Amino acid sequence: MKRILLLSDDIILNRVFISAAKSFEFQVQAGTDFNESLEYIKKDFFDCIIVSIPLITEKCPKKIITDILNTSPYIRVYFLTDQMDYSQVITLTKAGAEYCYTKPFSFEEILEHIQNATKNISVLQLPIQGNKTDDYPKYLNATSRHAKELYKQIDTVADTNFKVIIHGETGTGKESVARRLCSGIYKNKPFISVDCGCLNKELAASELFGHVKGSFSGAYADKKGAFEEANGGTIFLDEIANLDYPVQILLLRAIEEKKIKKVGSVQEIDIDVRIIVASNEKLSDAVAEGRFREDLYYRLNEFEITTPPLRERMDDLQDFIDFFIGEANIDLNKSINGVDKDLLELFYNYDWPGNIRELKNIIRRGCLMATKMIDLSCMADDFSKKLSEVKICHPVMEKNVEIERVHLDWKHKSMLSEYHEILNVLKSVRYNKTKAAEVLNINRKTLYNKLKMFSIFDHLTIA
Ligand SMILES: Nc1ncnc2c1ncn2[C@@H]1O[C@H](COP(=O)(O)OP(=O)(O)OP(=O)(O)O)[C@@H](O)[C@H]1O
Repeated sequence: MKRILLLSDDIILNRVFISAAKSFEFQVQAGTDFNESLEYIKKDFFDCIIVSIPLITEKCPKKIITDILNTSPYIRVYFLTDQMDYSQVITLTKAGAEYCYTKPFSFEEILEHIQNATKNISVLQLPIQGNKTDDYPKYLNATSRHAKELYKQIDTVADTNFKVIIHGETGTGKESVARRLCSGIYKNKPFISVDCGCLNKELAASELFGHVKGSFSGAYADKKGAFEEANGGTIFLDEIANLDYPVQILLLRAIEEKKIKKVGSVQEIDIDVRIIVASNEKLSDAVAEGRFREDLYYRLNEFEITTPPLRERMDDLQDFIDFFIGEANIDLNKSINGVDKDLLELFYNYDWPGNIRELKNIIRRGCLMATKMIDLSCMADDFSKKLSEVKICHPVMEKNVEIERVHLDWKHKSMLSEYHEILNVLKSVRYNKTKAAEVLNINRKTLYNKLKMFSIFDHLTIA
């Protein structure tokens, strides 16, 4: 059950909120004193904190966020307020607030919104110093537009026996996608992963289809191949373009006839295996260059999924960082809090050619070297050198925000959502306005009008 800390001195509001939260399966603790609430979040896990602004009039909301995040770096901070102008919203969002709800509130809508935002891995659940090892999820459910599109495709085909080609750069999570495809009817069935890039040319057929004793020198006993091992479940053929032509023919036959023969045997074995393949390069290119059989390609291509490179889904960067820190904290029995702002800025501007794998390795090493926060000194020399060449075009924090005050009430909440959406898309495309307009499916002029209306670029030094 997710946990919310509600910080408000309005007892009626607290009561109504707590009662509304029950039907959303949230556990709510209410606090009326700011300092006391900091103690709560220091000692206990909360998924998010909701701060009612009138409560703490003497404190500036930005300072509230800083105090909260310094105490519990991964908590999600929400605000309830009578009214707020865009400059405040921008300042608070940039300072780390998830969202600002303005009066009049609908608690149901707020709770639904928070439920959606926290249904994926909550950073607050990231274990520190080795607790909850078994509960820690294997994969992050990311939330960017690209990630959602990816999960939609996975869901479409997961519960079918369609053959799937997964295409994407190295380290973008192709194997993770293949494993996710094995939910539904394939859950609890065998999942056999074969890296065709590492298959010894001579032994590839034996690895895939097995062999009988004496079929070649070194075949001292009968051996089951990957297809037989995977029978009833899924075989995942990674880097399939590396398979030799003769083995491609055997694979084609296995797919067409649903039968295999072990090397050195004439006996046919029935197989019922769902096939998922992955490739760093477009298989159609390998076909065009004559390295991959066209007939095999068409047999395999019942559904195609592309895993996006990390640089195109920078919205997910922070969540991946938190996720990998949580993972490393368990493995290394440490309590690393996060990545410091200067390094984070470099991370946001780096291209990540090795994608999620590269990030994971960098964070893991960072956690090993760091005492509290990961900073530049925790990076290996070769990676620091790469970072030194990074051109900063995406500042992580804004400077001073001076924007015309606009009164916001509840009917403006859709504008707030729009503001957040535009900002997220801009981040994911590294502030390239042409790309942002494409992703948002609006023309450049409309985007410019919206940027102007929300004063988005006034506080960012973007080329
Ligand atoms: N959603 C995710 N959550 C957590 N870790 C992930 C996620 N996606 C990928 N990873 C991690 O990133 C690393 C690379 O993922 P994976 O091996 O699936 O990529 P790949 O595209 O198959 O790589 P390659 O092309 O080199 O075979 C793995 O350590 C994996 O655990």
